[in-house]
Amino acid sequence: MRAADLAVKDVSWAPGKSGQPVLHSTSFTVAAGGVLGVLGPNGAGKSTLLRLLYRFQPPQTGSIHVGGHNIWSLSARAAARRIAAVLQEQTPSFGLTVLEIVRLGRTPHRAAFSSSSRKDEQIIDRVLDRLSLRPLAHRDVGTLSGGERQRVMVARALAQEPQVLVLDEPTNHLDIRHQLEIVSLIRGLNMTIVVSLHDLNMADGICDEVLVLKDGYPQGFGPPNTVLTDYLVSKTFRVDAQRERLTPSGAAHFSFALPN
Ligand SMILES: Nc1ncnc2c1ncn2[C@@H]1O[C@H](COP(=O)(O)OP(=O)(O)OP(=O)(O)O)[C@@H](O)[C@H]1O
Repeated sequence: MRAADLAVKDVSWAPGKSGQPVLHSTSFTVAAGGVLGVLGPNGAGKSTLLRLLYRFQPPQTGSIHVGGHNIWSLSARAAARRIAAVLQEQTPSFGLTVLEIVRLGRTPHRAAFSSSSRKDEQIIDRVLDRLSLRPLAHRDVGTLSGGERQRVMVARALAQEPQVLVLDEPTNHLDIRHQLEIVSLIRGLNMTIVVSLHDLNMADGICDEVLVLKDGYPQGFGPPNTVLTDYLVSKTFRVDAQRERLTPSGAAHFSFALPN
């Protein structure tokens, strides 16, 4: 499936009917194939927003459309063909091999009780190669390192061939080389991506747009070089932040200090 646009309008969420909202009314759009970074301090509401996007829980207010379809008007199976997620600290099913976990990504595309088709196996092969997982294909996931497991969960989501891919801190656990590989993968996918990140330099490098949250309230939305000002970053993260441009790459580099 090709990438689709994502339209999020006035979504909010609170635990329980009478609970205080942990995400207040938030709206944004991501063009098909665009990369949106969701940024903010611990407890800002990033994972809460992402849970709404991958249809884990419905918003208390507002709506989410993928390619013009309200995600709650689709069946769970149809939604899973459009949206995949890679979550923080996701526990894969121990006892299954890497190949079996990645194969699970094809489930929403198969008729009930049917086995893998030739096309499914070709897609799985490509994904294993792309994530350098071929040598681990027959290992029990329970025996993998944290970083290897993280790559398996990315592979399973890619095998799902979604239009929108939601990633919650995907570079956790990864060494520098594998972080760079995931970043380059994210940039090269023909999918609409929503990714929560703690590394502002990485966000500046890979995101077309960023959404900054604090205490459940949106603080800014737009291209990183206009949103991530020293003032906004300092206020949001309660630090003294300063952004420089590295030469010759022009990449952003933030430095931080505790305020006096
Ligand atoms: N089911 C829930 N019940 C009660 N509070 C919740 C629930 N889910 C989230 N919260 C609260 O909502 C706030 C936002 O949590 P969330 O996990 O979305 O933050 P986050 O920005 O992803 O944080 P982090 O960077 O630490 O992962 C937190 O205070 C959290 O305790």
